[in-house]
Order: sequence, then structure tokens, then C-alpha cells
Amino acid sequence: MISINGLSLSVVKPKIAFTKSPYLVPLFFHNPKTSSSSPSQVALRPVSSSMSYDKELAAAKKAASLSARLCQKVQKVLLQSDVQSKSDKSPVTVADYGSQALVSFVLQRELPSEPFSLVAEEDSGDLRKDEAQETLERITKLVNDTLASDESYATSTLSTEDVLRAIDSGKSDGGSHGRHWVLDPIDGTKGFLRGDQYAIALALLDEGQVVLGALACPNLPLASIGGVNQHPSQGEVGCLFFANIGTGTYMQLLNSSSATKVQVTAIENPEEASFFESYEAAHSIHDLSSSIAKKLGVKAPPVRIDSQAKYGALSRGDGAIYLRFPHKGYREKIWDHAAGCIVVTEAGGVVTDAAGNPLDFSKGRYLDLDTGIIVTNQKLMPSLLKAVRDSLEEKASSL
Ligand SMILES: Nc1ncnc2c1ncn2[C@@H]1O[C@H](COP(=O)(O)OS(=O)(=O)O)[C@@H](OP(=O)(O)O)[C@H]1O
Ligand SMILES: [Mg+2]
Repeated sequence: MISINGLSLSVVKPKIAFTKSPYLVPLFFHNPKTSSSSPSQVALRPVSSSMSYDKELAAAKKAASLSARLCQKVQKVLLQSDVQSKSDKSPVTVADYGSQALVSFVLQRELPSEPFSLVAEEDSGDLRKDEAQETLERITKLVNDTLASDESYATSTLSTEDVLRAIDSGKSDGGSHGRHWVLDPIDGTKGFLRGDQYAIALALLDEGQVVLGALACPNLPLASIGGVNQHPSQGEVGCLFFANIGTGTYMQLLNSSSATKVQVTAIENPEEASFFESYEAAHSIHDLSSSIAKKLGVKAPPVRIDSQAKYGALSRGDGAIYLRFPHKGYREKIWDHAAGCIVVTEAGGVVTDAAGNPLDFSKGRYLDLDTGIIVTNQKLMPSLLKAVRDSLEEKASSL
């Protein structure tokens, strides 16, 4: 996403080689109204110059915050339970389904006149089986208890069938036309089970572009994490990041309504930078990130946290870089990046694949990538791309 004279523009371009990255060569601006496209040009499509997504953003914030409340309840019980039940994965199942049902219900209730399409991680197939009836009852109670804790929903009660229907509204395939909500009901399920970071990540696509995001991070400290010489905070936790295209990124405490505008770090010297990566080595190749960081001259050790909380932390300047290199064969899902991506880009950051191409959320449930995802500020991106390219070439030649 590029912003020129306050107008947000998407970059739609063919797959190109490393040396043709937007950060290594000048962009060729293409006005679809005045010229025809050619494969060597970058097509810019204005989005939302006259569109307002205020109503949708208010609904997204409400849905993500209520869902965070539901997940917090489940995690609290989980962490108080004994070791044996901690190895049981059912709490995450209950919270995952409950979160998706709640977000789906709240969005439809808050925006009754809009067509509703939701691309989300879960479906109700397993929950419809006979042996899952007790779990379904638990989920329904959890959803209803959470709704009852909010004044505007105090009288809403969902049946088990309503919950199943709400979950199944998430079966949409998304795509490049119309509006689609994109939801990861609990991103970072392993972090959730460990009592660490996780996120409820909700975004809206309009004509294939992410136009708003609400990212609730119930365990993220309000104070900075991940900077050089930083220590884990003892203070308040639970942050909601939100971004509306063209209007910047804001952060507030989950239980507050007073928001602060946030910005990515302005660091230009990689020696002062620190970088985020997945906690789980199975989700991102740590050796590769470490080689990239070394080439860049990053001195600080990696900060490993789960989920899109990494994007949230980066958007407010905790750390300067996020590196994600899944193992071969993994297909990235759009719900793992849509909300995080707009939260960072509206805060002045840049999110690309390993070759410097913007992420394309218009292709359905998956991102069409086979390299990795990198995130940093505008100043550091050219040197980061070079370090990524060199490290990938070294890795390829060592095979
Ligand atoms: N094999 C593999 N490779 C890469 N990524 C994978 C893989 N498996 C899962 N996932 C997705 O990663 C999501 C968790 O996000 P992170 O990788 O940022 O968090 S973590 O630190 O690894 O926990 C995680 O999100 P959730 O499933 O919602 O927890 C997955 O969507
Ligand atoms: Mg996820």
C-alpha cells in the first residue's frame, strides 16, 4: 500500500525477480483511467478515497474486544487448572469456536443492512457430531455469558443452532470482489495454551484490499516489549490496535476507550534495531532469520512471541523488524496477516514478501507466497531486502 497526497493506493503488479523489488527500483505509476496496463508497469488502483469505513471499524472493535473477553475467561481457567488438564487441547477448541461465533454474531448485529461474508479459520463440522454436544453446550454458554457482560447485548441469547450458524458464516472464500471480513478467532493457539501471547485478528477486505483491521492482543503489555535493553513489563496488559485505511493506526487498552496514535520506529541503523519472529521454530526458520539479522548488523537477540501480536508491537515501535520464513510447503492463510498488515502499514511500516512484493489478499483464503514475509520501516527496507536476498541465495547454494 502506498500513500500519495493522502490518497491510499494499492500496488497490483506481476510477480517479479528480487532485483525488481519496489524498494530496489523506482515504481512506474500507472493510472488505469488514462493508460492501458503493460506487464512491466505497476498498476495503482485508488481505494476508498471517498469511502468511509467508520461504522465497520466501530463494529470490528466491538467484536474483537468482546471476543478477547471470552478468550481471557477461558485462558484464566486453563492457567489455574492442573498439569493434566493443561495438556488437554479442549480449552483452545472452546475458545476458538466461541470467539468465531461471537465475532460473526456481533458483526451481523452491528451491520444489519450490509451483505455479510466472513473468511475465517473454523467451521462447525466437528461440532455437529454427537460426541461434541457437551462441547457445543459449553461454547454456547460461554458466548451467552460474554454477550450478557455487554450492556447492548444483555438480552441476546443464542441457541446451540445459532452458534453453529454463526460459526459457519465463516466459510466464505473471499476474493477480489466485494467486501469480506477476515478473522483468525485465536491467532497463536500455542501461545494461548502456554499462557503467552495470542491475538484475535479481524480485518475487512474491500475489492481485494485490506481497508481496516482490529487486532486484540489480550496479553500484550501496554509498555514496550522487545526493544534493546527492554525488560518484560509488570504493568497493564491487554491492547487493542486498530486501523482504518488512510487514517493511521491507534492503540488502546482493551478495557478503555481512550486511544493513542502509534507509529513504527524511525530507526535507520540496523545496529540499533531488534527483530521479532515466531516463537515456534516449526512456524518460521530461525536459522535463516539469524543469518539475515547478522548480515544486517542487528546486535540484539531475536524477540520470539506468538501470533500477530508481533505486528501490533511493531506498529508502536517495539522493535524494528519482523521476519517470517515458514518451512517449505506451508501455505499462508489470509487471516494470519490481514489485520496485522494494515495495523503496521497505517503506522508507517512496510509489509512485503521476501522479494519485496506487497501481500495480495485478493486470491481467496490463501496468500500466494512461497518465500516468506518481512516487515520493517521504509528506511530499513532496502537493506533488509538485500540481506534477505543474500541469505536466501546462500541457503539455496548450500543445499
Ligand atoms: N507449519 C507452519 N508454518 C508456519 N506457520 C504455521 C504453521 N502451522 C501453523 N502456522 C500458523 O502460524 C500461526 C501462529 O503464528 P506465529 O507463527 O506467528 O506464532 S508462533 O510463534 O509460531 O506461535 C498459526 O496460527 P493459529 O493456528 O491461529 O495459532 C498458524 O496459522
Ligand atoms: Mg493464526
